Amino acid sequence: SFIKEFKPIALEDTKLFKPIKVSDTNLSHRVVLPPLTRMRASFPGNVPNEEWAPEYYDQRSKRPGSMIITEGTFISPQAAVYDNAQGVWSDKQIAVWKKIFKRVRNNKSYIWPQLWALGRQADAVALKRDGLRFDSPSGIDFGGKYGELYKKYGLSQHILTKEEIKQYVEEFSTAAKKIIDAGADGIEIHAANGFLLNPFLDPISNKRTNEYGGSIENRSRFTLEVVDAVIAAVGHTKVGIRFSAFGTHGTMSGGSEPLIIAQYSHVIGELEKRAKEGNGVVYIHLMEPRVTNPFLLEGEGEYLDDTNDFAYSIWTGIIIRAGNLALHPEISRELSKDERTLLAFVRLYISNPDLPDRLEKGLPLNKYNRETFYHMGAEGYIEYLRYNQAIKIGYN
Ligand SMILES: COC(=O)/C=C(\C#N)c1ccccc1
Repeated sequence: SFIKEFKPIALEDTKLFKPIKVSDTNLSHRVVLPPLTRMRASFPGNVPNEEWAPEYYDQRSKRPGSMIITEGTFISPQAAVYDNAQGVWSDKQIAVWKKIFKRVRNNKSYIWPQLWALGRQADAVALKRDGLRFDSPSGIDFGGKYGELYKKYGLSQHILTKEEIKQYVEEFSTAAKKIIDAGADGIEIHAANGFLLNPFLDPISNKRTNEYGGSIENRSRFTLEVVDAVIAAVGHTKVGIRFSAFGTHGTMSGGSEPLIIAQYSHVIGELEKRAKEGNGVVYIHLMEPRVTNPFLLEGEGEYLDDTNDFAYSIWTGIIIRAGNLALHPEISRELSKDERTLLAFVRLYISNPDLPDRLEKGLPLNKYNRETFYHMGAEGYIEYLRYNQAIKIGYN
């Protein structure tokens, strides 16, 4: 059914529906499908779901010139400590990715896999079962539901050595090369939401005193080494990166850390330096402060004391902004006034495969069901209806 209490506003007159060139891709609109985990990959093997994933991405890239960023995709077995999220290191995985890319390319749309490594957020059961490392910058105890589970399984964090950090850098660049060679239009480095790179950026979790911690520059090093290695592997025109400066998911500081804007300004400044030398990433992708944790319900735990505006005075390239926007068309209207801003919509793109058309025309939106966000089934993944299909079966 449609969301009753939401009154859509047509955004067709905004820049959101003006074409824009993003690196080698020609987008016909600026509504982006951002990375979101769906937990439909098969285990063991972390293989993308051959039956449903190609259909899922085909449905959401039907409008020619759309930009799709995929579900988080693991760079290696050590990075992949969620059973049902997909990876990109094996031939079996690549074979399914090629099927996905083919469907998106047939729609004349573009697809950017998001490269992911879990670090501190690895699943306790899988860590224990597979004897994988529980990787972190400094082994700082952190509470929350994860903290209790790790204690229960007697898991203690492993403080990454310089060699292991270099290994991760290598895995990011190898994964990027593989997935680009398989036909992706680009890749997004995941440096957000409390996963591997994020705890290195954040003073709350990074207490190292060697070159990877102890200062704003040193906390940025791991992330920038990954950026440089991936650019060296696939070229700067195929690389984006995602940050959640104000996010608290994974027990990150969020806006309560006075240094957080300085920290991200430094990293983004370093990216701008590379761009000025003709070797910069294509875009930076920022989670809006209002969504501090992707698991919270709309409006819950909102952080409204800061904005991502700081990034605009540092980074002169494309900026993608994501975070509870579809139900706030007035905010989307405002943000889309900027020449180089793309807007990403997560939950409503899950339940509205034709979301760009709906936002453009101000059409009612299909409700989503949270219960099937991360569950192994076609339901909640490829069974949501396009507008005309919904009307035909009597949605109102
Ligand atoms: C893929 O990028 C993410 O940030 C994924 C998650 C977050 N936050 C996520 C979603 C569902 C289950 C576990 C992690």
